Amino acid sequence: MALSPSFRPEPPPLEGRPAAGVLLCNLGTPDAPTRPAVRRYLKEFLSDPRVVEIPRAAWLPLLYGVILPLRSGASAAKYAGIWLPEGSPLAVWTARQAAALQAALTMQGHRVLVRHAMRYGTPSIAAELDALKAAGCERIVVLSAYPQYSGTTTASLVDAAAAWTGRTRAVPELRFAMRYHDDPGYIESLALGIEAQWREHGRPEHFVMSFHGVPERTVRLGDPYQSECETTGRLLAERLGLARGQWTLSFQSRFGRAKWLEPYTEPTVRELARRGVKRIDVACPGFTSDCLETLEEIAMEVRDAFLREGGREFRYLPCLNADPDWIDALAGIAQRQLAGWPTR
Ligand SMILES: C=CC1=C(C)c2cc3[nH]c(cc4nc(cc5[nH]c(cc1n2)c(C)c5CCC(=O)O)C(CCC(=O)O)=C4C)c(C)c3C=C
Ligand SMILES: [Fe+2]
Ligand SMILES: [Fe+2]
Repeated sequence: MALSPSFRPEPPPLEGRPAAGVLLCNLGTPDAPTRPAVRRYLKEFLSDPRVVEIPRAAWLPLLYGVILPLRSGASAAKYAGIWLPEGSPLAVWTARQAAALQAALTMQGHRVLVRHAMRYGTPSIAAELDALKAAGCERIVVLSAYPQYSGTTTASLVDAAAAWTGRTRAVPELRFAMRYHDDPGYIESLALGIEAQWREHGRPEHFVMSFHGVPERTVRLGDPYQSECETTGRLLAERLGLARGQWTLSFQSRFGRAKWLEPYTEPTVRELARRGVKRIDVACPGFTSDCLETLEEIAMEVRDAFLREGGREFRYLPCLNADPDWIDALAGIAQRQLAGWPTR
């Protein structure tokens, strides 16, 4: 995996007090690809009532008695297969995005301090809000790493920030950048990355866009997530000039026995192979950083499923990561929230 984005000049270091802070917030990931580290991570993640909407009395015995004992070791083995020398891909990319965003906003003349945080694990949202405040930020933009809003992810970031304000005396002015599923810069940076791959390797017979799933019930109860994924998918397909029969949108990473959003990614690619499609490309536009769900589930498990069913060529197209076009788009998304604040 190429870790270095193309060269950009270093901005001058921020002098004096920052006029505002930007906190790029992602999901979180274990600190190590080991059973105890994954258990700690899963325990925090799966104890969040935003993530698992089952009454606590029924869920917690299942979590502690079955899920954590069984899943921690199995997931640790999967993490071990994608771990980078610098750490978990999600952590590495999120840190690089924050550093690149700092450079982009500074080059554009904003006196802002950019840091990153994780909803679960480290660095925590509370610790990073404390750090921004300690650096003198009286205004902070909390920037979600999820382009599509879901109560299970985005709202949980807001909860974590609200828990911090609940124990903070002098609360800074806060703004949230929390939905940008149709942002033109986001769609364009996705399209440019995919077109670069197609210039090098040719176009596939069929293009699959796989988004992380959520329980169907979540959407029935009013979560706009599915509709936002569908809008992203349609805008990206249009931008790529794909006709309706040339692409499919699907949902991955189902957890537990309940019905999640359909179609599921793995059966979708198996069905494509059974129908005689020999080459597919799969991208995961809802994940802004590569992580376990893209590098292991899609690029390994789903790939194997397609090839086993008779497919010949499977190409996983990497996430936006620290791509310079994406960093520019992210800077635009942050700037919309900074607007009106004296940051220059
Ligand atoms: C239990 C229910 C889960 C819901 C609901 C859910 C929603 C959701 N998740 C992401 C993004 C990511 N999820 C990742 C890993 C992951 N997700 C779940 C479960 C739910 N996710 C689990 C148990 C795990 C851990 C891995 C495993 O044991 O399978 C990741 C990758 C993290 C990493 O360390 O690399 C991401 C990113 C979204 C966007 C979303 C709803 C929209
Ligand atoms: Fe997830
Ligand atoms: Fe998964």
